[in-house]
This record gives sequence, structure tokens and C-alpha cells, in this order.
Amino acid sequence: MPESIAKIGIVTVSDRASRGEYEDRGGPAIRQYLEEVLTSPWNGIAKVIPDERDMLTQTLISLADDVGCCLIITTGGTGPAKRDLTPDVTEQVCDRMMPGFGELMRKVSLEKVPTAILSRQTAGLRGSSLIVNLPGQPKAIAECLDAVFPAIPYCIDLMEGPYLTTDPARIEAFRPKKK
Ligand SMILES: Nc1ncnc2c1ncn2[C@@H]1O[C@H](COP(=O)(O)OP(=O)(O)OP(=O)(O)O)[C@@H](O)[C@H]1O
Ligand SMILES: Nc1nc2c(c(=O)[nH]1)N[C@H]1C(S)=C(S)[C@@H](COP(=O)(O)O)O[C@H]1N2
Repeated sequence: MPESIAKIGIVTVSDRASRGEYEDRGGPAIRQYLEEVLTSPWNGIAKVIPDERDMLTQTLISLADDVGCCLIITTGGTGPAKRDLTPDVTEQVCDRMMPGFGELMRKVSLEKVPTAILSRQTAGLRGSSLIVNLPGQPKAIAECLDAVFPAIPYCIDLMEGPYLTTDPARIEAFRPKKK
């Protein structure tokens, strides 16, 4: 049976990028990362939205339930600023949380910037979708994804999603051997 093409949501959450005050570099950085790392077929569905609760809620639900994304990566809105609500909405739309993602990303980010602890970034599962939050700084994208990406293909296997393969020269997907 042919493997279905993985659909991956890429969501930039930024008031200024969504208003065109600066060019969104976060979404393209996520897409470029996936192009470098994934060797199995995938389609990216990118959105740029403001830090608005209803819009983010609808965007995440639609990418998960209607589009059928196995993975949704957000960037921005994870900090303590009054309008930052990406982790809160992520938790609200998810059935179950995956706190290890945020823990590991903060740990590796702390080696780069002392303000890493200001990110409330998290991850969770909605139906058959894994939602992962990244900070807004475009350079944080590869820093964080390098840490958690080795576990993402197996996470999606366990959710019965498409079989993702990676370029081992870039990221080695870790799949524990079956007993
Ligand atoms: N999507 C993005 N594209 C390009 N640069 C970004 C993006 N998001 C954040 N940055 C950069 O990182 C800095 C810190 O991120 P910050 O969280 O303040 O941005 P933001 O979420 O876009 O802010 P706001 O939503 O208030 O417009 C920004 O000042 C900007 O230089
Ligand atoms: N790897 C990494 N993590 C990082 C950063 C960074 O530059 N690199 N910036 C930090 C800062 S300054 C903030 S305020 C928080 C939240 O950023 P956000 O609101 O743009 O998501 O992420 C933190 N995590």
C-alpha cells in the first residue's frame, strides 16, 4: 500500500510578521529545516497569524482535524509578554501533553541564551497530530529542532501516522528495536 504523504503544518505566530511589519523568517526557516532533514515525502502547509487566541485555536484545529497534519510546528508567542499565548492554546487544543519536548528544548537553549527559561514552549497531541512550539527567534528554530527531531518520527509511528525518514548525516531518527 503506498505510504501517504506526510502533511506538516508550519505556523508563525507573530503580530508584527502577520501585519507585514517585518518579513516572516520563522516559517521559511522551519520549511528549510524540514527540507534538509526529511527524506520521505511531505507537504508543508504554512500560516502566518497574529497572537490572537481564536485565530490560533482555529488554525491548530483545522491543521490537525481537517488537513490531517501529522506534525504541526509553531514559532513565536511562547514568552511572558502579555499577548504570548501559543503554549496556552496548544494545551487547550491537545488531548494529552508531551512535556519532555519543552524540557529538552529549554535545556539545549539555555546553553545558547540565559533567557531560554523565558520560553514556555511545550508540545502535545491532538488526535493524530503532534504539535510542537518553538520560540520566535528564527535562530532558535534549528537549535530546538536539532534536540527533539530524533524522537519525532518514532512519536509519529506510535500515533500510527506516516513513516518519516531522515538524512542521517543531518538527524538520525531514533527508533527503539522491536522486541
Ligand atoms: N517570524 C519572525 N520572523 C522574523 N523575525 C522574527 C520572527 N519572530 C520573531 N522574530 C525576531 O525575534 C525578536 C523577538 O521575538 P518576539 O517574540 O518579540 O517577536 P514577535 O513574536 O514577532 O513579536 P510580536 O508578536 O509582538 O510582533 C523579534 O523582535 C524579531 O526580531
Ligand atoms: N534556542 C533559543 N531559545 C530561546 C531564545 C533564543 O534566542 N534561542 N530566545 C528566548 C527568549 S529571549 C524568549 S523571550 C523566549 C520566548 O520567545 P517567543 O515569545 O518569541 O516565543 O524564548 C527564549 N528561547
